Amino acid sequence: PNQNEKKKQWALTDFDLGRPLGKGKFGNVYLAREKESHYVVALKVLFKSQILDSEIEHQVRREVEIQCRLRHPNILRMYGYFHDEKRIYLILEYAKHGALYKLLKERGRFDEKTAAIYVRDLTKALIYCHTKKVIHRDVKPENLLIGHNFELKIADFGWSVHSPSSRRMTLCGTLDYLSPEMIEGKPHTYAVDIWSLGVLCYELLVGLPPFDAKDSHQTYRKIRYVIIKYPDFVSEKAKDLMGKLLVINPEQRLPLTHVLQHPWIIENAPEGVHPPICNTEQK
Ligand SMILES: CC(=O)NC[C@@H]1CCN(c2c(Cl)cnc3[nH]c(-c4cn(C)nc4C)nc23)C1
Repeated sequence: PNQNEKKKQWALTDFDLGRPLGKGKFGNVYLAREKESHYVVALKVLFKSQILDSEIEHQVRREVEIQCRLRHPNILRMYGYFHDEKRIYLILEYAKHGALYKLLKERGRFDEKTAAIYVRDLTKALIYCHTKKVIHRDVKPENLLIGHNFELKIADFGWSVHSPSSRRMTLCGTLDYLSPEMIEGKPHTYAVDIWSLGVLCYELLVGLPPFDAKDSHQTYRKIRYVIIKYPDFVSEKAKDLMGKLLVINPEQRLPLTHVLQHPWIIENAPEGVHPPICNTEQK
């Protein structure tokens, strides 16, 4: 949609609704098509009752204001929003190949070139977020979607905040991606996204998160003391990069701009190389 779309007051009658794409705690995401342009979008429907009950209204408001402002090829666009008496509707970009975690589950793990391309693109998206003073805070495969050219798109800014923030959020979902300072409720900065980038890199290469454990106390302990085992198929250069991201002290983590210059990225994800159209396309 072009620039003046956002001034337009959208309504549900502007869309033909398609199949549900995913079901969330606060509502569902539907495939939808704008009637006039036939533009396909993802329509995220949130119930006001659920939002008011769980006092996450500020989180939803923040997700909207942040994601509407961000324009980057590796960040899922939010084109606008509207509401009726019961629901809030977020008009989001439709990512043709769905959530990265499904691709990862199907493949088990990615080869070094594919993993490095996703890490490179995620790094670029995070650099862009940080220049806009936004910390994502919830970088994990479930929140990463795959576009029609198999490019990565960060979605779900529900947890993002303006930096620096020490707001205590009820931590729901997996601990695997949380940084030591976030677990300890210490004030956290952009560096939490650098930590999660290291966790994601490991999970793309190995198929499991680095601090995976049978219970949350074990995960907590592994995160705090950075207890990681690298399978022997992980290359030295990949281990070197992860070793520079998964550092307890946030100030000592490799800055995102240096990630793009790291030998593992330079060798496996040179500029201009994009994810191979993987075989699911040819099926
Ligand atoms: C846990 C989970 O499914 N998270 C994904 C959210 C639900 C759908 N959302 C989508 C959003 Cl917000 C945007 N685009 C999507 N595309 C898909 C999708 C495409 N395929 C082939 N399968 C799916 C699924 N889903 C979305 C985000």
